[in-house]
Amino acid sequence: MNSQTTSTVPVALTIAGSDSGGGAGIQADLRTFAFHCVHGTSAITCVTAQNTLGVMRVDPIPPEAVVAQIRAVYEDIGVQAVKTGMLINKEIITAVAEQVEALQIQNLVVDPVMVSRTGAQLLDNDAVNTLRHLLIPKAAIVTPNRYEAQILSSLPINSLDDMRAAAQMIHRNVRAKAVLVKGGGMQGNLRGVDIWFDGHKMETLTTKHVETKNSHGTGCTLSAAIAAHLALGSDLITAVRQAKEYVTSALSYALDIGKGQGPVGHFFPLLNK
Ligand SMILES: Nc1ncnc2c1ncn2[C@@H]1O[C@H](COP(=O)(O)OP(=O)(O)OP(=O)(O)O)[C@@H](O)[C@H]1O
Ligand SMILES: Cc1ncc(COP(=O)(O)O)c(N)n1
Repeated sequence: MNSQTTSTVPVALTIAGSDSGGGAGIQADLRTFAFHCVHGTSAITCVTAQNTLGVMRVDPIPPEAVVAQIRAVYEDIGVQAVKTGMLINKEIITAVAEQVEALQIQNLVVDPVMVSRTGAQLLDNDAVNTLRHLLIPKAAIVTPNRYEAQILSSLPINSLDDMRAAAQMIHRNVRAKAVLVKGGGMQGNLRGVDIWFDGHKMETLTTKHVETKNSHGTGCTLSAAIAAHLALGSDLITAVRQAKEYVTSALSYALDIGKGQGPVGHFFPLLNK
């Protein structure tokens, strides 16, 4: 068989934690990149022992090792878009922010991961301000869930209007260029509704609500899909819309594996055949 090589494939980088259960983190990100025909590269920030029931252990990677992974990818392969996920501590956030500056990373999607769906702390308490001051202002977009948006805006969120106020606050006070406040942690039908604000336009992005307990990894999948679409050339709001459609499909084909909250599924094209 003749081999076919391609030198023009878009490349995305995920800077995130490893999830041994394969539902979130690096594993979800690389699957999402692959689904979009984007070559996925990675810089692992920590190793979690994790499954559908919870997070049993977290081992951070030394910041120098995170930097070495980023530089190895950049200096040889080149990258069109980057996403960050679980960054765990202020030393790693500082090191990543320095690389964003040094490498002039533009298409940066920051998912400000703080707590897992199962309630485990994924970011040190003293690291929130580092994330707020050093990394979020450098991002093209930040994608907080309800809990993270409350922390970043210091506002309670119980309604759509609260989500809008938080998005405005995060834009103004945290100097995020664009904000997507995600509704997965809200009640009822609001779980499929996200708020977009870029300082000019406030938009309510709605997809159908999917009823499932298996939603582990939705946030990781969404931010990875935004990065994938940016790498493919979409503008930011289009990338967000496309990514949201992808997450809705992934939720519709979520995997009922393990004894707890299973992961969103990425096999829908195969299952549809
Ligand atoms: N039940 C649902 N039906 C439809 N869309 C949903 C549902 N739950 C979450 N979403 C969508 O999934 C995306 C991720 O939102 P969510 O608020 O769950 O993020 P997250 O808490 O960071 O996710 P996770 O921590 O599980 O990775 C958003 O676009 C949100 O609207
Ligand atoms: C390595 C890693 N990154 C991110 C999450 C958040 O995802 P979720 O809120 O679905 O648990 C996680 N649990 N583990």
